[in-house]
Amino acid sequence: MEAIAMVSVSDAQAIILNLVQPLNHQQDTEVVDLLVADSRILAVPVTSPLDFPHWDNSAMDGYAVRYEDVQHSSENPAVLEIVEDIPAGYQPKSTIQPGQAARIFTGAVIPAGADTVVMQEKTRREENRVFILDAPKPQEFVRHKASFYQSGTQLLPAGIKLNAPEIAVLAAAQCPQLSVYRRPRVAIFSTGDELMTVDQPLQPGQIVDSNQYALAALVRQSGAEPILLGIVKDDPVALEKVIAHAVAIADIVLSSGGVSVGDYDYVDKILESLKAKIHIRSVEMRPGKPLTVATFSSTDAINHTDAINPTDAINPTDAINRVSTNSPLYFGLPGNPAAVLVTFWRFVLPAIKKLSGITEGWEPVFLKVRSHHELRSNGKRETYLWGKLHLIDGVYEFHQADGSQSSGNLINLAQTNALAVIPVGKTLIYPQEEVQVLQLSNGSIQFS
Ligand SMILES: Nc1nc2c(c(=O)[nH]1)N[C@H]1C(S)=C(S)[C@@H](COP(=O)(O)OP(=O)(O)OC[C@H]3O[C@@H](n4cnc5c(N)ncnc54)[C@H](O)[C@@H]3O)O[C@H]1N2
Ligand code: MOO
Ligand SMILES: [Mg+2]
Repeated sequence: MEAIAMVSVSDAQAIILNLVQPLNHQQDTEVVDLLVADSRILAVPVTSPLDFPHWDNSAMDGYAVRYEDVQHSSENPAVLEIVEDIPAGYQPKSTIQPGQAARIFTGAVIPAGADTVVMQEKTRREENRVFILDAPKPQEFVRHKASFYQSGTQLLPAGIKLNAPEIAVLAAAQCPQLSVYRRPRVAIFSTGDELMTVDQPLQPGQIVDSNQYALAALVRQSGAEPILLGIVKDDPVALEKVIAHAVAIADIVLSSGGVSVGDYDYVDKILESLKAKIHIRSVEMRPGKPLTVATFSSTDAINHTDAINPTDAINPTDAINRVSTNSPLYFGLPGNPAAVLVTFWRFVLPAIKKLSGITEGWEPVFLKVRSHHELRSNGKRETYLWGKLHLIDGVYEFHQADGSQSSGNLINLAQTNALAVIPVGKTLIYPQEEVQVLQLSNGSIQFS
C-alpha cells in the first residue's frame, strides 16, 4: 500500500478542489423553465436586446415638465397648461411646448419635450392648469432609458446561482427558458455488517444506517442529485461490485465507513484493486481523520461494472445504470456519524460546488465570533465542535452543544447551526474569546 502522510485540512481542501473538473458548459447542460430555475447554475451568459429602462419614464406620480419653465418656481410658482394624461402602459402623443405639462404616473413614458418630473405633492391643480410650488432639480424623477442596463452588453454571466433577483432579471429580459448545468450526480452507499435500514428491527449489535439519510439530505440541499445505492456488507466482493458501479454512474461517490485500520475496513484496498489513484488517506482533523479521496481515470472502474442488484438501495429506482461523462471523484468518508457530516461540510460540499459549474465561492466562509463557553481540543488535529450561533445584541456568540462531542454521537448535532474550529496547536479557547466558525444554514455551509 502506498504510504501517504496525514495531510492538513487546508492541504486536503486544496488537493480536493484541484481534482474537481467542473461540468462541461456544452455537454452537461439542460434547458429548464424559468419558474423552476431557482437555485440552478446558469450555463450560458445572457444578453438582452432590451435597454433597461426601455424608455425614459417617470419615478413619481406628478407632472412632466420642461425644467426651463419651472426652475424659478420656489420664488415664483410656474403655471402650466396640461396637454395630456399619461398613465403607465400608454404611448404619449404630444410634444411638451414652453408653458405646457403632462399629467404623468409612476412608470409612464416621459413625453417628448419634457425632461423633468415634479411630484404631485409639490403642485396644485386647478382644472387643466397646474401650479408648480417648488423648483425641482434638473431631470429630477426621470428614470432614463438604458441607465440600468444597456442592450447588447452582458446581463448575467455564466456560472452564477439563480436566486430570486436573477430570476426576476431573466423574467424582465423575456427569457422563459434557460440553459443551466445539470445537477451533479452523487452516488451514496454505506458499508458495515452492523447496519440496518430504518424500518428493520434491530438485533443486538445492529444499528440503523443513519449516514445514508444524512448524506442524501446534504447532497439534495447542495443542489446535486443523490443516487442511493443502499447498504453494502463488509465483504470485499460485494464492495468491489458497488464501488465499480457507483463510479460508472456518478460524478462523485460517497461511501461511509470502512476507511480506518480495522480488519473489516476494506474500502482503500478495493479502490487500489480497481486501479484508483488515492490522493488522501488521512486528514489532521477531528472528527474525520480517516478520509480517503481517490480518482479513477474514467474507464478503469467502469470495465468492472456489472449491473448491481438494487434490492439493498433505499429507493431501488435510484440504482439504474446511468453513465457519467466525467472521471469520478471518490470520497471514502469515515463511518462515525458526526465525522460524516463534518467531512461533508468541510470537503464534499466545496467539491460539489466546483463541479456544479459555479465559477467562484467554493470554499466555506469562516466567521469570527465570540465563544460563550470554554472550548477544548487536544491540539493535535484541527478540531470541529458543533453548537449554535446565538445573536446577542447584534453580535454572534457560539454556544457549544451540551453533551458529548464524540464523533460517534449524532444526537446532539440536531438543532445545531455552526461548527467552531480550533486550529492545530491550540488546546483552549476561553469564554468570550474569538473563535472561527462555519455557519451552517439549512444543513449546508454558507458560501460567499
Ligand atoms: N486503531 C484505530 N482505530 C480507529 C482509528 C484509528 O486511527 N486507529 N480512527 C478512528 C476514527 S477517528 C474514526 S472516524 C473511525 C472511522 O472508522 P471507519 O471509517 O473504518 O468506519 P467503521 O469502522 O465502519 O465505523 C465506525 C463507526 O461508525 C458507525 N457507522 C458506520 N457506518 C454507519 C452508518 N452508515 N450509519 C451510522 N453509523 C455508522 C459504526 O457502527 C462504527 O461505530 O475509526 C476509528 N478507529
Ligand atoms: O476522526 Mo474520527 O471522526 O474522530 O472519530
Ligand atoms: Mg473501521
